[in-house]
Amino acid sequence: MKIIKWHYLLAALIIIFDQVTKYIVAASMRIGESIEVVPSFLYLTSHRNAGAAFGILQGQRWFFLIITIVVIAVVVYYMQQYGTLSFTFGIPLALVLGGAIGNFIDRMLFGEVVDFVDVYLFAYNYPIFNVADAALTVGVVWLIIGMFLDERSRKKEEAH
Ligand SMILES: CCC[C@@H]1OC(=O)[C@@H](C)C[C@H](C)CCCCC(=O)CCC[C@@H](CC)/C=C/C=C(\COC)CC[C@@H](O)[C@@H](O)C[C@H](O)CNC1=O
Repeated sequence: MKIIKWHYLLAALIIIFDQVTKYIVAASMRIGESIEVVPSFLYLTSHRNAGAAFGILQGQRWFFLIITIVVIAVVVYYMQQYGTLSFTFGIPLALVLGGAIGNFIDRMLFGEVVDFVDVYLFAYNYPIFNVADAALTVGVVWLIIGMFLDERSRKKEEAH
């Protein structure tokens, strides 16, 4: 199987894992209900967010759907371009693709996103998020670091 297919398989696995976890939380927990996993650090709290990160722009469903379609189109374009070149570069692209589609499905179906990962970083209660958010964030950070390191190694080559 060409490596590009592995990237789409990874994105599909993220979408499935995201949707299954959201379904279990939505089906078995009341909104606001919280289950302690690690005392004063990690809780599973059933939450809904009709906005984007940190609850910004509540209710802007169509705006988010359009932005997400643009995000998906850009990521698929780069996956087709670079995903075949370097397997490692294709992985964060697949993480972003899977995460974007995961939240897109929720917004299409319900106009809001199911969140449940409730983490307390020291005293700060970080916004409740989900598998799709985690994949998006890891993918975005990975791409930023990857491009930075790539740029630096290119400069080193030019220097010699
Ligand atoms: C992860 C991006 C947010 C995600 O974007 C998406 O869906 C994309 C595909 C579509 C958006 C409409 C467009 C991106 C807006 C960019 C943005 O927002 C700046 C983000 C920076 C980022 C650092 C890279 C912070 C991260 C924060 C959080 C995640 O920490 C792990 C907290 C998540 C909780 O507020 C949770 O309630 C959010 C809810 O689940 C809905 N999720 C979204 O809108």
